[in-house]
Amino acid sequence: MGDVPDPPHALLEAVKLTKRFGSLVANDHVSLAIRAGETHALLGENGAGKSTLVKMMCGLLQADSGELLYDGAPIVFPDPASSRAKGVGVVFQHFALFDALSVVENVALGLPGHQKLAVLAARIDDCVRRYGLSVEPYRRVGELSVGERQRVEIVRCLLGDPRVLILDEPTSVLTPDESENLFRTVDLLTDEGRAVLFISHKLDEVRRLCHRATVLRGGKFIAEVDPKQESSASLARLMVGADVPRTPRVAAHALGEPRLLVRQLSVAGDGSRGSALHDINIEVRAGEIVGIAGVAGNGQTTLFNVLSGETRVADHESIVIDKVAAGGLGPTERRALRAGFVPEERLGHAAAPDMRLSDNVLLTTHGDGEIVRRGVIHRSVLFARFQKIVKGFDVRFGGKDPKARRLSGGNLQKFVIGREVLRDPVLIVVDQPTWGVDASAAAFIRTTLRERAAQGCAVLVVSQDLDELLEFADRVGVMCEGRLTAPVPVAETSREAIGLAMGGSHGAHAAGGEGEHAA
Ligand SMILES: Nc1ncnc2c1ncn2[C@@H]1O[C@H](COP(=O)(O)OP(=O)(O)OP(=O)(O)O)[C@@H](O)[C@H]1O
Repeated sequence: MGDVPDPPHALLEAVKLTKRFGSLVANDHVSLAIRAGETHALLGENGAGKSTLVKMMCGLLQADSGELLYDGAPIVFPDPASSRAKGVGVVFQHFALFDALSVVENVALGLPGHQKLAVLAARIDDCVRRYGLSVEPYRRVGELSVGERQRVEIVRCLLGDPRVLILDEPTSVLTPDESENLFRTVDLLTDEGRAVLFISHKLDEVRRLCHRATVLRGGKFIAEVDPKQESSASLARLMVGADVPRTPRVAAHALGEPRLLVRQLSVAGDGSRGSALHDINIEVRAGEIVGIAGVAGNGQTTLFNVLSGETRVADHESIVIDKVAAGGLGPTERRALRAGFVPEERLGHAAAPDMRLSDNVLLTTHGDGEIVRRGVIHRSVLFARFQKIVKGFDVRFGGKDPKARRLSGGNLQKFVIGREVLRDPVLIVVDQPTWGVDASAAAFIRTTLRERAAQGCAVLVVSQDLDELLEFADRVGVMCEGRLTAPVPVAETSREAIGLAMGGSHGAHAAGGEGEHAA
């Protein structure tokens, strides 16, 4: 036995933690040890209890029973500040940054005492260089993409010199290149003897990056395994308790009329999160899924806002929804044309955090003439629709009708997609459809969108996940610096060609619009 090395010592350990929300047991005697110099994955389906465990480990939630050990000794974190002071840093899925402030001002707000901004900016530059992150201290956070915001959160954490860093689904918003950079940063951190807890639904990257993995299912500890000794399928089986379905192919079908036409659309950047758009041309026909790939921050958010009507355009004719010029219409008027929109940020944009789920149904359905008639909300119809979404899209939560913020990230995503799909739209525009959802839910969402297309809906999907687009889109275009390459059939392109176009090389994907492509 002498030649078996002792495992590195645990910096932070959860011992039989239990947390109940009403009758729901979100964590049931869950144990997990995060060890020095290791990257430890936390795996589980949506709603398995991962975030709840993390929140207890950093003092955001208090356990009903069980204990935390820090360096082997019992410890209580009454709040996140106390865990931070001990060197436990967390980067959550939902960022806590102020759009109107610069990066350095945001970082200053999170640090104790008063820091001179110039000194802090120099510290940020140091940290960025040391860990290979790219963050500019004086940029306004409102102008940053989701990937860039995440790096700001990571830098903010690292400035606190954490011994334990918890990353909650860090790569779901990153491009392959950005993920690679993050993995390098994580390796540097563990080489320094720090411990990283890594929550992810992407099993391939878990197998590459992580030394151990703890699997939760239904709030219970299922196993601790060495992910390098497992396959993605065996990990998924541990998480789900059964084999995970793949997105089935839907039989080929004829395409119908264009449901969305975007013609020579140019928009000036709005100075906040939006970059400018230059001469965008898109056609999505009934029965078709068109994907838009691209590194976040290249105009996708502006494009989504312009398509959904949150930003109107002067040229009414530049956006046509189901044969109606819609450029000057607002979101409700566009929804009246039976268009559905799912923005990237589910909490705060797609759903109001402090409203009950059933009331969140109203946000996008009030103009449909079914739930609200002559200014009166028909609660029974509303509740029936709410239950149909919950049942049809397997949205899991505790209680009868909780506030949106009580849902796990993936379950809220399923809810938001279900809300739009069940409006029976002729056009759906979805930004990051499977962000944060587990493998089976992702397969379900893609299959649902495919089925809608087969039934005559036009689907436009903006996604940073190339594999996703190659798996289920019919054609793919690439956004780079506010320009969109002409979407080409997926069979005629490759991961490499799309990757090059994402980086601004238009060799494989001819720059220009649908007009040129069609001609
Ligand atoms: N504050 C709360 N009140 C009531 N129920 C809650 C609360 N927080 C979480 N839950 C419920 O606890 C369960 C576990 O949620 P948790 O967020 O820990 O899951 P998760 O594994 O992180 O999921 P995901 O992968 O979707 O983020 C879910 O059913 C969720 O609805």
